[in-house]
Amino acid sequence: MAFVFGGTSVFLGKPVNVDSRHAHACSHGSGVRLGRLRSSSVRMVGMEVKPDKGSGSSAVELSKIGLVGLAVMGQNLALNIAEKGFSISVFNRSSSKTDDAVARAQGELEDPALFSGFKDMKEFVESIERPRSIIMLVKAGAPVDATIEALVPLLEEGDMIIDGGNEWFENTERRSEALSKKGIMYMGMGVSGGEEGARFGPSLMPGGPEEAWQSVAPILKKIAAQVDDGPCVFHIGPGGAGNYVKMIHNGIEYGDMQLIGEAYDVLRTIGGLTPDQLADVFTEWNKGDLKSFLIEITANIMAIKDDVAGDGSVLVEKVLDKTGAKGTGMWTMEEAVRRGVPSPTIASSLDARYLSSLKEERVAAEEILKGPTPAITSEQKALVEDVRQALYASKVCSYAQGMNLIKQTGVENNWDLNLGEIARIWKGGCIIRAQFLDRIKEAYGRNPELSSLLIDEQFAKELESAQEGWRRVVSLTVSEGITAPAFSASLSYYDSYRRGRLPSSQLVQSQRDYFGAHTYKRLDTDKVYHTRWSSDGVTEVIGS
Ligand SMILES: NC(=O)C1=CN([C@@H]2O[C@H](COP(=O)(O)OP(=O)(O)OC[C@H]3O[C@@H](n4cnc5c(N)ncnc54)[C@H](OP(=O)(O)O)[C@@H]3O)[C@@H](O)[C@H]2O)C=CC1
Ligand SMILES: O=C(CO)[C@H](O)[C@H](O)COP(=O)(O)O
Repeated sequence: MAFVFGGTSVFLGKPVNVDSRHAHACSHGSGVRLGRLRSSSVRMVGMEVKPDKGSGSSAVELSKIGLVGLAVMGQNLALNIAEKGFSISVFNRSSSKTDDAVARAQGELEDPALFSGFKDMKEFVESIERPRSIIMLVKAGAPVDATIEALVPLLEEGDMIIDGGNEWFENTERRSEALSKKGIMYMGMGVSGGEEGARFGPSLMPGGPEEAWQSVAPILKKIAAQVDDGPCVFHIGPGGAGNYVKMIHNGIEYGDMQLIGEAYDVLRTIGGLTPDQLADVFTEWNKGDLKSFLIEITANIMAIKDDVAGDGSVLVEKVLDKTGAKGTGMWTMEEAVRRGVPSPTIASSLDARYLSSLKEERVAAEEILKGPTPAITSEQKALVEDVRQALYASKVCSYAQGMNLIKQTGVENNWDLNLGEIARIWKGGCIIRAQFLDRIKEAYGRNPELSSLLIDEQFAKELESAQEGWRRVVSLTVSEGITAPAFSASLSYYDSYRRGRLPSSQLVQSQRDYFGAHTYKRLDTDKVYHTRWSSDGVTEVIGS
């Protein structure tokens, strides 16, 4: 059963053949609706389509692309695609979401005929131009496997599936390998920007075969957010590279959110700023180096009143202090641990979410564990500037960690990643979009092999000038007993990285050799040693 949306566009069963992927690509590029034959009959939303006996013409119009999964992301991305002039067929496991999507298309699109909803997967698949490109936006994991399982028997060689969800990159690689044996191409494409980004222009991080990218690039470039230096999309790399970069984007997102949360806590608890003052501070910060989507929405959040209690207080003060997490932050840390890439800002942001979830324990512990009661400062203005510096410097550390993790994995997996270009496509559309990303792009432009953003000449200067305020904020939070784990983890990261010699590491390596004969090297030679620390203290050369 096919349901179509308004106007003159109908789907009447058998698809018109558009045989080569080349033709497909060209049609994407021009936005011309190749293979769509117009019916003369007008159809109503949700009306069952029957063969058009009267017109005499083969009234078949095929969609440029298909999309499965019409929850928040899928529905909005599908509308975005149609709005950019590409005809789209959509399908969802539960048909009510298809109805919702079709209704929205009717209300929101200038040409609703470009949007066709289906309640039967076979008809959905048959409504798409060959070779078919189908985007999936369903829950990651088993639902993706289930969707692929349902789609594959209906697909043909040369067709392509693009998973737009937040998927574990190795799942994408596994699926890609399995599907390539059937001649079906598979891409894992990170999509960021939430509901609004999907609808009006997300940042897109597609990974997979070059040929697959080429065939959908014209559509993706049109639907992505547009910034001063182009659309927020490029081919990230092969295999699961797109999912990987999206996962790190989310790890960085965790860091940004936690750092802003800590700035809020310090300014509120030690600075004594009112919500109105906080809104002004975040608004002001959004005009400078910190200009970003997350700072902007924070300023807005400060201004929203609690309309449930209706007592004039701000809503954020009433929100339960438990932060959820869907998994990408955890995956980022699993990867950081697996690859041995220090990422303490992101780790502390994840820990902060886990600690927040221990609400009942924290409330009980508050009665038992004593510490300082924070005093409100009389130096409010100076504190605001110090916190701004702490936030900026910590943010640089957080991005350095995320970019290093991407770099390391790219090298280990031979992905040949372009870090500057990755920073560029995060400038618009996504949750971490920020002016600051231009600086990261420039840093990698100056040196694509940069071992850390921290030592880029521009960032090094900025960190130097921010560090006094940064240190004051961390000291203050320690002495006042309020928590700023991401500020302080970032500062330790900075201080460890800038110390050519770490005495604690000298001792820990000595301890390892003491109890486990794990050997050590010396500062003054390149040989490998073991010392009988517990007996006669005699040292042997083990190797070189
Ligand atoms: N929400 C956001 O802001 C963002 C989400 N993402 C990612 O995009 C993807 C989609 O996210 P979102 O739109 O929030 O939707 P959800 O992650 O909530 O997923 C809902 C969709 O998955 C389908 N689904 C669930 N289980 C199954 C199953 N077993 N078989 C087939 N389909 C199933 C649902 O179908 P049904 O309606 O029938 O239940 C529905 O279409 C996810 O991977 C998410 O992580 C990425 C960026 C931002
Ligand atoms: O991908 C996203 C934004 O980029 C999603 O909103 C994701 O759900 C955010 O992660 P979490 O739910 O763990 O905070």
